[in-house]
Amino acid sequence: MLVISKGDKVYNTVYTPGGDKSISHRIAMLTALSKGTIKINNFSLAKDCQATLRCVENLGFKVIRNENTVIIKMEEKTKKNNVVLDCENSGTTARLIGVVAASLGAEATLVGDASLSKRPMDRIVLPLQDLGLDIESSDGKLPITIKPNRRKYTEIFYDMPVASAQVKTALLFAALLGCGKVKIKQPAKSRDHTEIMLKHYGVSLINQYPYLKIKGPQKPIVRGEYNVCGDFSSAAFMIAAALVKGFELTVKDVGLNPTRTGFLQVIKAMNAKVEVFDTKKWNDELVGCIRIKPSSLKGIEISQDMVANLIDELPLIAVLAAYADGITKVRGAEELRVKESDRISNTVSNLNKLGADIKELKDGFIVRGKTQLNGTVLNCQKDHRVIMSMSVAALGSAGETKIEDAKWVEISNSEFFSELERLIPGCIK
Ligand SMILES: O=C(O)C1=C[C@@H](OP(=O)(O)O)[C@@H](O)[C@H](O)C1
Ligand SMILES: C=C(OP(=O)(O)O)C(=O)O
Repeated sequence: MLVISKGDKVYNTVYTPGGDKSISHRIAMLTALSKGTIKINNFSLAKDCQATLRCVENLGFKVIRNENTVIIKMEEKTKKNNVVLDCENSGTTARLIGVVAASLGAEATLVGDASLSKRPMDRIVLPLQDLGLDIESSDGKLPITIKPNRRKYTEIFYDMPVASAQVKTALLFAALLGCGKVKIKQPAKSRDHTEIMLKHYGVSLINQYPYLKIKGPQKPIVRGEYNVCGDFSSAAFMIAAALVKGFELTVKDVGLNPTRTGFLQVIKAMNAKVEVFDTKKWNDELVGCIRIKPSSLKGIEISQDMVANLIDELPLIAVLAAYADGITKVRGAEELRVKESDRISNTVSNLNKLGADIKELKDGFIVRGKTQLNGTVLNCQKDHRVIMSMSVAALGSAGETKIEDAKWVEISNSEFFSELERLIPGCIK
């Protein structure tokens, strides 16, 4: 149990987030898929990414860790039979590692924790079967089994039913192994770290939104060093904390890939004073600094076309909406129901407990802002994003908020509470 309150009025003003989670997963898996060797700087310490590293290790790669520096190289012999890959709580690991196992000719079983075992896996299993991989799921969920005996690879055209970067990545990775063409139609733009990374390592693909075309087989040449930029999603929680508490914050060396920064567009539309500066590229990913100034927020409407670029920040938008003037409405976000928890009902019920005026919609929520929030005891169903969102809500609430399952923030940011306490001394007990 962790106790959060408003804290003192002395603020620190600079935050440098840890390595990006999505990029850390991808560079580790692409290295394994291409049987390359890499030194990764600023690899994410998130538990999800550590789960990916353990899976890569279980497939027979040597992984040398020194804090957030990681070296991955292929062993003489990769493991091939009865490999169990524990994806723990990580959807990204579960949806991508099967293709890595297949690329190594391994026979593998993918398992996960209670939350991951409830999440939909047919979204990757079905198109990967169409591409010729021998992959089966148990009723559309984990466990997933991969067998080395591939059917003949074929060409596919996949009209994606959901705007998922995980599904897109699994298909792009699988295409590299095959001899057919993969053409994907995306219903909305989702994060494009995979496309950027593949091009960075010499893979040719055609990206003409909504279409994405790639021809296999192709072998990315992964070698040298890779610098992972700061995690924008982790930064978003600190930005929201600064907006709730009304202090100036500078975020340094954070990923600014436009397919990730929908949250910035939304808070700007909510009236937040946002400045982006010192932009540069790291391994072809846009990186820079963000300055946030104290601002009076107002409510806005968020429609389906904006959802994919701020999917992990939507519970946090609900919190900011509770501190904004007027009404905020989010629609077209039913994907939130199949994350680590049902993030719509989890966010709505916890914010209601704090005294916010928020109603659940089938595909989102509606918030009437500026009600008085009062600290209470919360349980966030072990969902890191909801725990961090409620912690931000607690920073403006009267009294103390107790979060029973606070330790689950480790899934994406093990330093979340120590960094929050550093920025707002006295806010954590
Ligand atoms: O590809 C990725 O790294 C991710 C994609 C998103 O999931 P979906 O692909 O299911 O939308 C996101 O919610 C998740 O946190 C990370
Ligand atoms: C949904 C998330 O991750 P994943 O799908 O990888 O579990 C997240 O980090 O919010």
